[in-house]
Amino acid sequence: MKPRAIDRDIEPFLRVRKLRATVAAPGHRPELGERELVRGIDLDVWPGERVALVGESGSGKSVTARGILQLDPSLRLTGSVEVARQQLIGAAPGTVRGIRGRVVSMVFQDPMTALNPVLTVGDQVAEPLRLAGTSRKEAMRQAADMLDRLGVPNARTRLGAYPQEFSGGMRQRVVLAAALIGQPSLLIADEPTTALDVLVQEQILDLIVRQSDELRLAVLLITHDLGLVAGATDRVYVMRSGEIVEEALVDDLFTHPGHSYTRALLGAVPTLDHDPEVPLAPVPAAGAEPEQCLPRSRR
Ligand SMILES: Nc1ncnc2c1ncn2[C@@H]1O[C@H](COP(=O)(O)OP(=O)(O)OP(=O)(O)O)[C@@H](O)[C@H]1O
Repeated sequence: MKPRAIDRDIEPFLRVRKLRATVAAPGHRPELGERELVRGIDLDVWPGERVALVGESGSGKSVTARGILQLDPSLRLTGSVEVARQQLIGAAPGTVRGIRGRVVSMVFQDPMTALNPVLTVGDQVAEPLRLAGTSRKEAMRQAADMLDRLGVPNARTRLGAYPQEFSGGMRQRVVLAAALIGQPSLLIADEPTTALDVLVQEQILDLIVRQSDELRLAVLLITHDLGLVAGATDRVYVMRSGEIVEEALVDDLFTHPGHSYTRALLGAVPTLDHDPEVPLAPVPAAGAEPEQCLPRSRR
């Protein structure tokens, strides 16, 4: 695929520097010290760019995402997170609330837990607009348009339905509609397709890509599945044990992976010609093999 033109000479929209996230030791035992979940990472997303943050389960991807938007009060955050040059670490809670859902939206893995079972789909999609002062009638009109745009059939008549009346894939469309209706500049999508079956996974990922192209929406796609990354994103960060071990344009990562961990992750991605009788290469545990990242010129 031809690389998309992303202007990286301008300021990134999201600029994360030395972000560190720690939690107190379990059981209120301060003598055990803190546990470091994210260890001083740097990460940029430019306007309109689609960036993947990949790594195996437990590597710290979701903590990073929740840290960027300060969604987990148990995390102690240090470092810098700038959104459109506005510093969020140490900012007043109102500043971060003003960014969430409006400037930066987030969708999560499980669409059911993201939706409130006692509120109608229409009310939930329209909520960001209602909070911003839009009349109910206008907010509902825009909610129907957004659901329609995201491929929910008979969107107008289904505004009064409840989430449990929708299939998993349709629920994730509803969650996306609620995330996009406030016209954010950045969508953080944390494993948005993991809970869905394979066909629906593709549809949801296609939708995210299409909305990103049409609305010039930047996307930070968080996934453990490198197989999702190739056609959908421009650049990739590889995360392991709370650290970024590699960053590359997507094509370079697949053709010349620099870090032994990235190569192991790539080895674990099934290909079309993969013989199902042959087991995929396991990803080694952290510390199990020498860490090495070859200089790009030597790959
Ligand atoms: N609030 C928290 N308190 C204590 N530990 C946490 C907290 N949130 C996450 N962790 C731990 O931090 C580590 C990283 O978790 P994280 O959810 O970021 O992983 P991940 O890379 O997103 O993997 P997955 O895809 O499985 O969610 C895990 O060991 C997790 O148990």
